Amino acid sequence: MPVKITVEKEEKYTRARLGKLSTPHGEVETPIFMPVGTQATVKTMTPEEVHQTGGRLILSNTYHLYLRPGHDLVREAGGLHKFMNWHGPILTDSGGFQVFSLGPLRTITEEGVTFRSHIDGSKHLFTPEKVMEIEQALGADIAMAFDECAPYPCDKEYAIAALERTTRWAERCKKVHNRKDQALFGIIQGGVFNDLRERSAKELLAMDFPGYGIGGLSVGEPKDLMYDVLDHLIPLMPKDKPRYLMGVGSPDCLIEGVIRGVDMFDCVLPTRIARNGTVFTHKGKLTVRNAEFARDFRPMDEQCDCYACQNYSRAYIRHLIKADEILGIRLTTIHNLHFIQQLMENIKDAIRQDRLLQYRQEFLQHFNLG
Ligand SMILES: Nc1ccc2nc(N)nc(O)c2c1
Ligand SMILES: [Zn+2]
Repeated sequence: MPVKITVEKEEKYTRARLGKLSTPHGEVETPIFMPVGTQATVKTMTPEEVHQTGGRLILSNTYHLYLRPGHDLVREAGGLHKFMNWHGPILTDSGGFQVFSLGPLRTITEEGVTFRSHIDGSKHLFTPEKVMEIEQALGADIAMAFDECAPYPCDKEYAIAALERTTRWAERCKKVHNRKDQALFGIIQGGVFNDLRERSAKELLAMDFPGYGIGGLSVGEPKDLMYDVLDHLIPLMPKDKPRYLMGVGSPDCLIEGVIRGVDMFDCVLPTRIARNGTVFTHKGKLTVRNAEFARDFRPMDEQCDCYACQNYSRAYIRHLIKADEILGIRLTTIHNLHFIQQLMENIKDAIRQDRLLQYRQEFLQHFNLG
């Protein structure tokens, strides 16, 4: 079994749990937040900096790496770990979401998805078999199955068709996946319809994957709707397998997801807003590039012990960003990754002390969601 979770403690008043996820590239604690490294790099960070900020398991994208530099090249380089010099665990998403978010540039048939490259407009076909070939060449510890992510909103018929195709494609992935040091995770779909979620879960649980992604969420639906889907879905999922809520999320969604029993998360938000000059602080978001910080010589977050907050002021980081100096967005990225990983550490502590609901209250009290 290349990947398995050991639940160490269940929180007394919620569905939250502390676990250890063992993989061929080491063991990590859960709940865990995965920094996104779409093109084999967590943007602006060296692997050492990703580790320093608390990153332990990172995500890369099949769609992007297939288009550039190509999975054959990465295989020749010795696989993704060697290519990007990251020696901890890696998870690759299957492209299910990426090709669907290409919108009109793609067509879906039973065989697979035909799409045009966002780089040069060239035409490509992703089938479950092709995606498995790519993910096995990249060599991540966890490979996600090729699924169809229904958009939000969508009518029930569309969600049913996408769920049924996702199940058939999961079967096809499983049939050709034979890399023994890589775990294939199924992805549960079903939109925001709890009866469809139950059906998708049942069909995929019957295939006995070592872990499961919860797809089709964080696609624009109201947060309360996402939480409602989780409230109904998670009790149907096995306790001894990892639950991975894909594409989530912001600090409040991470806390709410852990409370509902989620083990794994990934989201571009912390690194993406950092490149835009916006950082998370204990009081909420702060856009350090704004003029109000021109002569503000305090750290971005006065309660933060990250490298950026210990050594640089808002004024200096604003100056760098305004001058288009790369160090500026490196410092905001270091801070945001550290902030999110520190949040995960605090969540784990709260689970250990059976006080996760109190922690949610404390955190949301000063973290204004605005
Ligand atoms: N919100 C998301 C993010 C990533 C996804 N990846 C796959 N393969 N499928 C989904 O439904 C996703 C949803
Ligand atoms: Zn900081």
